[in-house]
Amino acid sequence: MVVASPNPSRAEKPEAIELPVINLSGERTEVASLITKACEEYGFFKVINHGVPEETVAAMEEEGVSFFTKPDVEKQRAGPAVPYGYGRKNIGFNGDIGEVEYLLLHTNPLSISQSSITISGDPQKFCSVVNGYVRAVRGLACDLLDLMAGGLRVHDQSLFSKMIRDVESDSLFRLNHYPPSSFHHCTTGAVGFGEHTDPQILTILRSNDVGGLQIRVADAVWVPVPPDPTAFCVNVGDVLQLFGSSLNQLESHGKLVNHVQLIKGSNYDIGPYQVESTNLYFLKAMTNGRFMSVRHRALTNINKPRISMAYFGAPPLQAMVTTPPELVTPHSPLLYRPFTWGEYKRASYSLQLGDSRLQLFRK
Ligand SMILES: C=C1C[C@]23C[C@@]1(O)CC[C@H]2[C@@]12CC[C@H](O)[C@@](C)(C(=O)O1)[C@H]2[C@@H]3C(=O)O
Ligand SMILES: O=C(O)CCC(=O)C(=O)O
Ligand SMILES: [Fe+2]
Repeated sequence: MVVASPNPSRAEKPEAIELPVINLSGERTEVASLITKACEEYGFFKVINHGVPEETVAAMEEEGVSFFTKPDVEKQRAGPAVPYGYGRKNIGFNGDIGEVEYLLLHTNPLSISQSSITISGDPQKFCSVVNGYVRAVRGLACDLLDLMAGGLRVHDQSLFSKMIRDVESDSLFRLNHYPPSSFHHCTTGAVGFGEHTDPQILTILRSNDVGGLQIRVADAVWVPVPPDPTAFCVNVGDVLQLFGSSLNQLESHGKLVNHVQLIKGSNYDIGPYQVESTNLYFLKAMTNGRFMSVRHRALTNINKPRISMAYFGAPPLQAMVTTPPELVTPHSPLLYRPFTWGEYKRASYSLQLGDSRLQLFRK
């Protein structure tokens, strides 16, 4: 049994999870089925041989480091984040706080160009690096979405990717910087970015070689995802969960906890709390749910600064979001009323980071 604690310094210390690693240079049908499986079973996976040049990633990371090492007054010129721009500690508008500073940008090229003026001493360079990075990761996201549609046997295989290819796509780009810090002088980091799911379709995440990302595999069971300098981490967003949802599947969501296999190990001390007989939590694929938007969070590292870069692929604001008709059957009736991405985004911003949002749209 695991006694939960909201305090990360006292939380359980399960071993790191081995996310599925998908080699994108493999045979296409096989890759599609592996990705579909990973989305069903984990909601998170890693991709290698992804085609995004390392120089593109390195240039983006360099711009990030150079921005975050600027004096406070200069960084503040790019803020406050309402919601775009430079933010520090405050996340969203409803009181969420974390040990993080960030730049949140809309990926519209005009918006990037305007934001660059307050962010960088060389706005043209910053703008071109961000555009280059966004173009590359959007290409990757589109490819993955086409493979997923194929794996789900959706007739129009570009149904999902069309939304983020659209010039009016509401996709975002976020640079997070987690300064080193511990929680009340304990040996683990503090919460940098609190528990949440990503509201969009798909997130393409990359970090420097400092760990901190964790995914929730059961109530209050957090599993670290080790950093990987060769891979991108991909996670399913709420909208993609909805695309693949059906009644049967939804009922099994949240039951994931029943299917977490606890592999027995030695006891260890977590302060006044005790974890009995578990030191490795292994998430196994047993929700019938199709694609899962998994809760995740990021902790700070006690010694080293962590930088992460997230591309959130989203539909245009006015786009209708609904399950493709071929996934709706008498056995899997439509669960959510159709809504626009704009409505969903508004609902997200009216809530806190950790709140569930999809249920507001149940039929
Ligand atoms: C507290 C909030 C911050 C957030 C908007 C929200 O009201 C709830 C969702 C949050 C989130 C999480 C994923 C992304 O980082 C983000 C940009 C998004 O689209 O939804 C953030 C929002 C934010 O930081 O503005
Ligand atoms: O920093 C990370 O690894 C996660 C960040 C994240 O989840 C987000 O920005 O939505
Ligand atoms: Fe996230």
